[in-house]
Amino acid sequence: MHSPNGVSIHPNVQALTAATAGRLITKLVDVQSRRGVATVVLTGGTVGIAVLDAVATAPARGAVDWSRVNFWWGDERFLAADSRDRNAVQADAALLSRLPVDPARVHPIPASDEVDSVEEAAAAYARALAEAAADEKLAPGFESVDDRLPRFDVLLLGVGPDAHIASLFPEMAGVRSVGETVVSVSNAPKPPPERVSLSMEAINTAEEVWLTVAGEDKAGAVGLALAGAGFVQVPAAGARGRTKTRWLIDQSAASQLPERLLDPEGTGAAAD
Ligand SMILES: O=C(O)[C@H](O)[C@@H](O)[C@H](O)[C@H](O)COP(=O)(O)O
Repeated sequence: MHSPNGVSIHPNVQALTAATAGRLITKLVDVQSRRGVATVVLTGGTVGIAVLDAVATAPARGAVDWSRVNFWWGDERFLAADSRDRNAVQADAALLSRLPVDPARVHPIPASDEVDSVEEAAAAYARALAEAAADEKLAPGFESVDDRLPRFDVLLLGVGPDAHIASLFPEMAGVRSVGETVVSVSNAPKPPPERVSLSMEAINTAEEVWLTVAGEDKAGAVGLALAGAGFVQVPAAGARGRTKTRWLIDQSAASQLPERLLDPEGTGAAAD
């Protein structure tokens, strides 16, 4: 399935997070009106969490039936369940604790005080995904993309200055993994070193992948990813939604975009 890039450039990070929150609310309403339940995959990182905070305070948030949204994570830092550095703890503070979500639909990745090892956390998360996928298959008319994964309507990603996404870092084993839905990471260059991540293959089963990026230090990564670099060196280049890949970036992260993306006559122009 083809997956055109849409690049939207916002003047600053506040405008970026507000616009992304608005888009996410609209998307969830749209999916719920067609299918009843919507599924979103959350990311950690400053921009990802700022988007969640903007969703929780957006005037339109009440348009979503939050009790019918499934929440998964693209990656997690392998830390104690109450660590403030956990993506799930930050998402809870920014969004989940502020909206009437159904706790049974919230699927955090196991914490370091819940399982014995990061490998076990990855295996348990893969099992939870596969169980959700099996349940979903019972619904009439449901079409599965991958038997081991539920349908992801929107998968959010941040991008590091080294172009990592989720916990898939350049040149490391995780980004090269084949045939797995979830990978464990034990020597991540971004702390903490132990992490759990969806694999690239799993990320790319999402209907829509949205990469939210702000800041001058990310400009090189964004430029390389959109110029079509190889995903082992530039993991952000490998993330693709089945129907849409949206780059939602601020002006400073856009400063090294390939020229054709800035040209309104060009092939990939800054269109939606
Ligand atoms: O757990 C994490 O650290 C992430 O999920 C990671 O992939 C993050 O999204 C990027 O590093 C961007 O983070 P910033 O927006 O903070 O730069």
